[in-house]
Amino acid sequence: MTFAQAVTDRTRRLQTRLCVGLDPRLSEYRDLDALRSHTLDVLEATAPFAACVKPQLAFFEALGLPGFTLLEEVCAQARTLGLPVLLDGKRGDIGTTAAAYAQGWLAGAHAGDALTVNPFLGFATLTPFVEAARANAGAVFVLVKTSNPGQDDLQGEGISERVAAEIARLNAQEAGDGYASVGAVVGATHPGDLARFRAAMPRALLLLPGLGAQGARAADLAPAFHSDGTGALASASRAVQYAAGLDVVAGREAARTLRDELNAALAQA
Ligand SMILES: O=C(O)c1cc(=O)[nH]c(=O)n1[C@@H]1O[C@H](COP(=O)(O)O)[C@@H](O)[C@H]1O
Repeated sequence: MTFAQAVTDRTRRLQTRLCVGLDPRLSEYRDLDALRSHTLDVLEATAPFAACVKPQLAFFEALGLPGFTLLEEVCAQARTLGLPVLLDGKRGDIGTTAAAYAQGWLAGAHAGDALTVNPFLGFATLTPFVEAARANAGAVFVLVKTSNPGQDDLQGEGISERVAAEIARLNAQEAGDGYASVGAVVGATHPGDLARFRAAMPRALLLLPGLGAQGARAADLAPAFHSDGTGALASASRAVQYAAGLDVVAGREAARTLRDELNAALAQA
């Protein structure tokens, strides 16, 4: 089963469109052991409400070697829980370097099932990532319009639309008419743009980060979905992992609430 099929299957079976982000910040914990056990506990507690999990590589890399060990544990536990893993690395580089990133994060020992990638070095630099995703039944999520307020500096004036058109072109190369291996990142903080990007990339899963801590609301996200209620993953990290300090039960309830709010938004659409 491909990444896109696996998350869509969870969306249908478990009625969830939530992507749980794991951004474990060392400053929140007394030590590395506490970070490790809390991160794994949050993953386990929120899994029933999640379509996938999205570890942010920066926080694992910041821990050095123990961070890589923990990332491996997170990926292994997610697999045990049946949760597809979307690594948030926003990688992008020229030819051979891009190929090394693709090998590392989509095929190697620490690989996830999917990876976020940065297209701003040129569309040709996406090729190794897309090939690795296709070869491993994985996916890439290409930055189209990021959630941050300053994205317009370099993503405005038609640039996001050009990236979206490239994603649609890449997905059209794949057989069938279901979700293909190239997804798109569109900030949940831009609800007015969601319908347009949904239409521009019919076979792309959309990753919508920014729920909660960045101010985006589940109620505004229905236009990102196809009429059958599939096609997008709304993502929250701090709002789940640190919902009430380090209270894992509160994190689980935050995930449940976000799942329910997303479902309610679709029911009303
Ligand atoms: O690719 C991402 O996930 C991403 C893209 C984007 O446009 N904005 C964005 O915030 N993210 C990531 O999503 C997470 C957001 O965290 P919270 O704001 O705590 O939910 C961080 O790991 C960000 O790096």
